[in-house]
Amino acid sequence: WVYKWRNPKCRGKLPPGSMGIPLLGETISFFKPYTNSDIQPFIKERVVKYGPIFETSLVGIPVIVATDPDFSYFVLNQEGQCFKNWYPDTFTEIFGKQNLATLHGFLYKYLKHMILSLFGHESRKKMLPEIEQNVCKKLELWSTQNSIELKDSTASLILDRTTKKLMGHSPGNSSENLKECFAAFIDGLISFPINIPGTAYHKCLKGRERAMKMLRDMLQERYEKPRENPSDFFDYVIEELNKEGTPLTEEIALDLMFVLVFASFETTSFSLTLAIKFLSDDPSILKRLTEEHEAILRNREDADSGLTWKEYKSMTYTFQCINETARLANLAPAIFRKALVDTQYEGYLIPAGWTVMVCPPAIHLNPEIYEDPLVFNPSRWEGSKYTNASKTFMAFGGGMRFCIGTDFSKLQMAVFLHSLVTKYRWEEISGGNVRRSPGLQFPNGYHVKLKKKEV
Ligand code: HEM
Repeated sequence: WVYKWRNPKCRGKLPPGSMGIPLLGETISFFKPYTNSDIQPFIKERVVKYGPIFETSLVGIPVIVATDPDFSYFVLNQEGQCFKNWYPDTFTEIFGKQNLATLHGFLYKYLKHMILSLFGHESRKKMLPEIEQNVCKKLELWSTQNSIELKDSTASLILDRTTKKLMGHSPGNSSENLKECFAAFIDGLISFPINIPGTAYHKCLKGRERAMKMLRDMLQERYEKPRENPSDFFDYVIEELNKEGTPLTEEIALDLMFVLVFASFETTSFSLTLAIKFLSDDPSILKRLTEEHEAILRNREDADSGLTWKEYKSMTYTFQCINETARLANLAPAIFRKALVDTQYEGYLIPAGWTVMVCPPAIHLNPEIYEDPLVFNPSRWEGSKYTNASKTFMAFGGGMRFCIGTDFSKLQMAVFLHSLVTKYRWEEISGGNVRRSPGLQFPNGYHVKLKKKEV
């Protein structure tokens, strides 16, 4: 049995590697925390030992790990052909059995269309003034406090915006309650899946239960009290549910809401916090970024008028900073796919049914691709055409499943940075150190004191 575990049956040559010990495989080493932004030691050691494509076993599942840009790109771009989007059962437990990631075909396209109507180009354009007003208000408030914890504070700010978009109101207390349900979510999402009290995974599941109850109650309330002028996602969902022959069900809509709330506030707040940490660490980069934003104000007729879409689009250096942050943040330490058919790649066989784990950090932090990969250097993106998805940049995924929220997240980050660097300076108080297991965390938060700039 042990021999069979270690030498899985295969109609060709499997990539080298080790399946670890029976049942557990190499799970424990995979989840071992580390405290820097380099490639995860688990991956780094195995790439040295076996090469860029290797086999392993995680949580009882045989996995082929992809750390090479060509193979990773190939896998992400074969959606529905050789590979399909797939996540472990633990993900499905957390995000719901009918969440977007587990859906395929017609229903997937239908939901994607729904999301694009929420966060697409026209919608983002309309949201810009509101996002700016919200950010200004919050920054003003934070500057009156002795210190703020950036990750939490930016998460609340973003959650308010998303809940407004989805549920139509600035929910105040309910937004705070919803945030609590998602607390420590990234922690539990890619964690050892043991569902007993005290574990990160258990907290994650409890959070989901509470969040889903809140969302369900809110949807029910809207059913009972429909609004005269439908304008938010709940109205849209109810309209769709009432259509004859609709593929949408209440459960699918709620799972979708849950994914969107999670995806929008956890990811962007982590990125923003890390970006501000990088700016604090390198005053020359902060200076160049500030100059870009001060020039926007100088070139305006009325310095107090709000940001325009054209101004937003002109923030070249800001976008370079955002991309560089995404490269180093590696918020998605792994992207999972399942092989649909036996697939040959460079002499190896990827057996049908096996999981392929694409590791974007291994590409983003490869010194052969990015010189001095651990250095925050936004200028490396100067003139780069491939800033969303390419063989060497997959912070937002790639292929058909490319992140739908990328531009929404970039908009929120750019507007935040604009208001921050033009009106405020900040002092670090404490924290800012990272921990990864392998999802990013700030174990001690990142506390700063904001001060208004003198004019
Ligand atoms: C820094 C911010 C973000 C990062 C790094 C990020 C990263 C990613 C990645 C890597 C994927 C691909 C997953 C896969 O291929 O399996 C993805 C998919 C997705 N993201 Fe994001 N994301 C971010 C922000 C957002 C936001 C703000 C939203 C929502 C408004 C969002 C919604 C989604 C959705 C719905 C998918 C699934 C797409 C599909 O299956 O077709 N993301 N994201």
